[in-house]
Amino acid sequence: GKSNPLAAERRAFGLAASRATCARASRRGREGRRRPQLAQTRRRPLHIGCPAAVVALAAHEPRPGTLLGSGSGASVPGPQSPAPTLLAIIRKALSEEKRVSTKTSAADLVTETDHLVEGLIISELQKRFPSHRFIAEEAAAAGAKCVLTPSPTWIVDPIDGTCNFVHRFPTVAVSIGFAVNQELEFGVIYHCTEERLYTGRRGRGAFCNGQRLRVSGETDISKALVLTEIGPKRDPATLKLFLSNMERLLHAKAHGVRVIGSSTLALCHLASGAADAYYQFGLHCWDLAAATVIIREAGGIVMDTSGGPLDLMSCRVVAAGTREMATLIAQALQTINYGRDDEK
Ligand SMILES: O=P(O)(O)OC[C@@]1(O)O[C@H](CO)[C@@H](O)[C@@H]1O
Ligand SMILES: [Mg+2]
Repeated sequence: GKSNPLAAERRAFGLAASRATCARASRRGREGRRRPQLAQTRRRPLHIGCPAAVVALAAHEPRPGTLLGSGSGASVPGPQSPAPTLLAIIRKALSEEKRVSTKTSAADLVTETDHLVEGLIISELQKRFPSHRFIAEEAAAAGAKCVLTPSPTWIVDPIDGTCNFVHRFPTVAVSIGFAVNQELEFGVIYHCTEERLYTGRRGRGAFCNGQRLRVSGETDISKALVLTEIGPKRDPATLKLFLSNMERLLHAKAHGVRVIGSSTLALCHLASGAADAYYQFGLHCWDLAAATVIIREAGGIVMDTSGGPLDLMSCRVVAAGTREMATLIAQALQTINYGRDDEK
């Protein structure tokens, strides 16, 4: 039959089928033809529970592009009015003055909105999945341990790109990953200003607003667009290593090295083939969890900077569209030690 990308995405996330899909499915059933994939998906018990894309971003409007709710301003919540959506909260705050605090360094910023959004996401998820665990950026900053156990665990970055958010630079995302048995099962990343919803579910593909994502097939650094982030440490020794890593890639004649201020959105660009590689020292499990599933499902590679398998807690990563590219980038890099998320 004809492939419908939106329907494929809905299947991947176990979302309710559209009316048209249901009607087609029941027609096929009645006519004794091939059972639609959707029906098989429904019968199989989902040990991971309800699909992330629906609940994850706080159960507002589960439609790509409006998952966090639509509209530009948050309504003032009153007894009759619905709670403002996360998107409305973020977009409203984006245009306002913010009270900014710092965390591990003067460049590691947090605002009230980071805390508010994280709290809303966790409370929505907790209502539905009381036994699940959470690893979340602002809880970790407040001292919560980041330990990934075999239990179902949501890994949340309420605002990725807080520095952008503070400056009104429109590259800001919400990122939510989900792991069971220490294996990443799915991830959603929402580009708040462009209303792009990136989703990935293990074994079922990666999508952006219904369009299937595919990484680039580039294997040659001298033809690559490479993305990275600076990391929060700014002491002279760290900066020297950071700049020298960038210099090494430029010496290898990479077309360009970009820093956009949001590792999750940079990784989504990689997943969509708009960049060929990504590397970073100093990112965290909440930057990587959702994006890793999305990249892998788009056909890409996510690995440790040593060239070995990814360690979600190691605060370092190389990702690329091809293994050749990832290996070349890993070989070019000098390590910057940021410690581990699970040892802080
Ligand atoms: O604090 P935030 O906004 O969630 O993270 C912002 C960010 O640029 O800083 C991290 C460390 O460099 C990056 O991985 C991440 O994308
Ligand atoms: Mg954040």
